[in-house]
Amino acid sequence: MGIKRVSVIGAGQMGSGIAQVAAQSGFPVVLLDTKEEFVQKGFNTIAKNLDRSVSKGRITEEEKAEILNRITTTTDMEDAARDADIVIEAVIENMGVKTEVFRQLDELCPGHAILASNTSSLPITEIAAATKRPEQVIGMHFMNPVPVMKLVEVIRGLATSDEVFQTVMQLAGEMGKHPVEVNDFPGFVSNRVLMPMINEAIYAVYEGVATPEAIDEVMKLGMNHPMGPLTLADFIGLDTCLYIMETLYEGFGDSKYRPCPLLRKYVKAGWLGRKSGRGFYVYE
Ligand SMILES: CC(=O)CC(=O)SCCNC(=O)CCNC(=O)[C@H](O)C(C)(C)COP(=O)(O)OP(=O)(O)OC[C@H]1O[C@@H](n2cnc3c(N)ncnc32)[C@H](O)[C@@H]1OP(=O)(O)O
Ligand SMILES: NC(=O)C1=CN([C@@H]2O[C@H](COP(=O)(O)OP(=O)(O)OC[C@H]3O[C@@H](n4cnc5c(N)ncnc54)[C@H](OP(=O)(O)O)[C@@H]3O)[C@@H](O)[C@H]2O)C=CC1
Repeated sequence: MGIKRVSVIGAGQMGSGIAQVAAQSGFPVVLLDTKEEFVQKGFNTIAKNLDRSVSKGRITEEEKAEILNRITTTTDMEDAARDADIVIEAVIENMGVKTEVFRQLDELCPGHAILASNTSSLPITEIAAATKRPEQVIGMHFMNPVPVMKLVEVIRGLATSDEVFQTVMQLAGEMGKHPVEVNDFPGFVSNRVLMPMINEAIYAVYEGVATPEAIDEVMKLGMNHPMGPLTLADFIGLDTCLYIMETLYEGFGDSKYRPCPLLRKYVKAGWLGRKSGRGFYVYE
């Protein structure tokens, strides 16, 4: 089955990035969030990214307008569901919220539509069980920032059909990404490896081993990471980092994945990183 129309649920940093890349790849896109102001914020981020591409001479003003014209914004789930061949969900990393979105999509989407989740750690099989079409549910895990990063982890749930898997692998390629198949285990591969490193860096702050600046410098200059782990944690969102650590901790039942108490404290304080203006660093 070929994909012609894409819908994206959640217009935060990931949803807006996914919508941008899909529209740049020629797909008509419907982008949904719960409130008009959130969906506008996502749309404005896309417009700003495209402005940068125009100023760098990568696309023309006309091409920018065409890409933006392919994106329809809405707060009504029926608009997002009605004509979709695939819906890519990118709401917060919370099983209850995600399963409710999937339950609604299952009711409203055409029978052939694929329901994909951009979850960074939650079991696809459990998300799929909230629907009556588990064979058409799959994980499509993009990396942040979506317009830049090449990887998409593609995760089959227990019931995902081969046809749906092949369609999503092909779609990732059409969106200019490099898909890699991984199995449905907590955190998949990316966050099973990345997030314990970030959590450990937070422990190093918590235990006074070094300042956030020093820890980031060690990992940037010593290991050639493009961003230090605390800058990266702020960039990902500390709430998302905590949700992922909790999923690893609960999913494996292994104390080595316990979230650092300092991470919990920051999230409780509303210090969510770049998106809230403060995390390990302060942003304008
Ligand atoms: C949590 C999960 O579930 C999984 C995840 O996503 S984990 C996070 C994975 N991502 C990472 O690890 C990112 C690590 N950081 C990096 O790779 C780099 O710092 C970076 C690509 C983000 C920025 O690179 P940089 O060289 O420091 O900055 P800069 O020169 O300004 O940007 C490089 C390019 O990225 C673009 N870019 C940077 N940030 C961007 C953003 N937020 N949105 C869109 N484009 C962006 C820039 O426009 C620039 O584009 P061109 O090459 O076309 O000019
Ligand atoms: N941040 C990252 O680096 C990465 C994140 N991910 C995953 O992507 C998903 C989204 O993360 P991210 O974009 O960073 O998070 P954000 O907080 O930036 O965005 C989430 C968006 O979803 C909206 N939302 C919440 N509930 C609903 C709902 N029921 N229906 C529609 N929209 C809703 C939120 O609106 P409101 O403000 O109203 O809550 C918000 O705009 C998560 O599953 C995360 O794990 C995957 C890869 C990388």
